[in-house]
Amino acid sequence: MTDQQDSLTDLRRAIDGIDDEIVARLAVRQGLVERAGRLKRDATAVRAPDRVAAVIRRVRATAERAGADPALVERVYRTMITAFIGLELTATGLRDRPVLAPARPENAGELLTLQRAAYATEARIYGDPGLPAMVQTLDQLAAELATGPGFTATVGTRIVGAVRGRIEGDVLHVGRLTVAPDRQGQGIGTALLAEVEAAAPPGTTKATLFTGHLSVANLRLYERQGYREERRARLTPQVELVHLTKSLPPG
Ligand SMILES: C=C(O[C@@H]1C=C(C(=O)O)C=C[C@H]1O)C(=O)O
Repeated sequence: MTDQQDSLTDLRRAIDGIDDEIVARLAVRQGLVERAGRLKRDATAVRAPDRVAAVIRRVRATAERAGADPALVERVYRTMITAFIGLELTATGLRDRPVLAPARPENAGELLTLQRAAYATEARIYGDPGLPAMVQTLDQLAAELATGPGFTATVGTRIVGAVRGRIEGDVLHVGRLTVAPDRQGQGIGTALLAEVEAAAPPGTTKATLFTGHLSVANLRLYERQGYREERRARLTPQVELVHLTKSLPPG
């Protein structure tokens, strides 16, 4: 018993020594990861799944040569890299910064949910739960997605904003600019609008969009982005649509 305890003590002392070495090397690794983070612009770049896969392949091969269990080494590394990614996301402030990307057909369901949530505010303003965006079906939304440039703003795995565009001749029709209620007022709508405008093909001379006359936050955003009222049209006795346009730079 005493013998066993003594040898366990010795083994643990040896393990402690190795841990000191590992932690010292982790400190150096942390410095390098933080420097890598400063070179990145969004959360996707921080996560760099291709690089993670390459690191895992490399350390598995290294483990094989060193006589360590590759599966164990992979588990340790995946846990460690997840922790480093967390550190990098916090250090860079990129954790909550939305990532803009082209909308994909498989986003349709989540976009419909987002749209219903975002337009609920509008429905309340106008006292009308039957606004077109509130009663649109999944099929209609999916069809609309296929007709022009659309973008999503994503934080982690959650879509927090979206916009859809449709090109008709030299005009970009911007529609369904939506931001999740808890993420409104953070510049996401502005970023999405700029993204869809930039995606218009060369030769597109103007962008046009509309909103209800009581949607002052929307009107303010559009005016700040250079849109000017062109005309108004009555939609229902309660709602007047304000159509706004903006010239797009040639290119
Ligand atoms: C350090 C980087 O950032 C992240 C952290 C990694 C790591 O800890 O090895 C690998 C890829 C990224 O997920 C990198 O991109 O190289």
